[in-house]
Amino acid sequence: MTVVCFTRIFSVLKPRNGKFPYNRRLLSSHDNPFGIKEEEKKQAGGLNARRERSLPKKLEIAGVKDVILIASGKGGVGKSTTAVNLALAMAANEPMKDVGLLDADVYGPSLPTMMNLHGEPELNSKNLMIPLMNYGIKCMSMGFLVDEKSAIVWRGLMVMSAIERLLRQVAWGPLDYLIIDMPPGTGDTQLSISQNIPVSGAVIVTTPQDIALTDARRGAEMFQKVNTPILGIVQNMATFVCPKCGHQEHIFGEDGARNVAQDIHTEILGDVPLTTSIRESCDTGQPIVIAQPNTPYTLVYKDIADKITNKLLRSASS
Ligand SMILES: Nc1ncnc2c1ncn2[C@@H]1O[C@H](COP(=O)(O)OP(=O)(O)OP(=O)(O)O)[C@@H](O)[C@H]1O
Repeated sequence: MTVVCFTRIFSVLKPRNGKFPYNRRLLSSHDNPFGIKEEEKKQAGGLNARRERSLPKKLEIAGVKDVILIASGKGGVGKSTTAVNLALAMAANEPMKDVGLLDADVYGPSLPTMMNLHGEPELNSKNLMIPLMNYGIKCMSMGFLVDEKSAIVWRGLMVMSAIERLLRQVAWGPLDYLIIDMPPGTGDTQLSISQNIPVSGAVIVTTPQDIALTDARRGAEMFQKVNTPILGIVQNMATFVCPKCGHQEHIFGEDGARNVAQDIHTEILGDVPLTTSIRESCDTGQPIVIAQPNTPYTLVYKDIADKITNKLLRSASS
């Protein structure tokens, strides 16, 4: 496996003919698709120092009305699956909306596979990357910029700088909602996103398992500390539905997420069952909201999407 690291720093990339002057298939273990320079590392260090003194000023993303974070304390609980299906459901619900999806999981981008999008973004006349688009959703991911099979070995500051560019050097607008699929945990990336851009709200994804719930609670506390409104909790893999007989089993436990929701004064936005069709549809790049628009599973996502949009409308009018 190729390893992308930062021992060699590229100069800032200058687009030629509207394309980046590199072939991502040829990226080697020393590549740096954003050309992040040593000075920028220092700037990012300065940013941290500024953060220690006071919170940085939040800068809007041009053309984006609402930014929604899809977060989880623990990895592998279905955050990306939820983000992708919610983006599609929010775009499809009436009245139809313009939705973008940013995969902020720099180390393990899954959006290219789930949205069946591959290739390099082109640049517009302002040298902004044009998001790739499928199923009506504008998408951006590190997976479009580096070889998907490469492991990225970056320090935290490099990751933050890359995410800043995925937010600001992309022609996102006009968008009603930009949904950010966050990396798991409560680290620098989560903090820097919630402190650097105006976020309308965060959705916490968890499974009903104790260990996931503990991490979900930690994630929620972090958002509360940085004054990011929590829109609610999505309980993923809430029940296992037997594909043969339809019997439902609470294999990860039952009421844990409800207790967490109560403790942090939020609500459960919906319970998404554990089913083969949700997994298979994402693996094949046709998320269930697209592949099976009328199944009860899709309706769960649409219902959650409705709750989120209504909450945002209410908070905008209050
Ligand atoms: N409700 C579900 N039913 C069946 N499979 C699911 C469901 N939700 C997620 N999965 C599967 O679980 C695996 C992990 O999901 P996903 O990649 O969305 O999690 P994640 O929290 O984003 O992971 P990571 O932290 O690694 O980014 C995937 O194979 C996905 O297809």
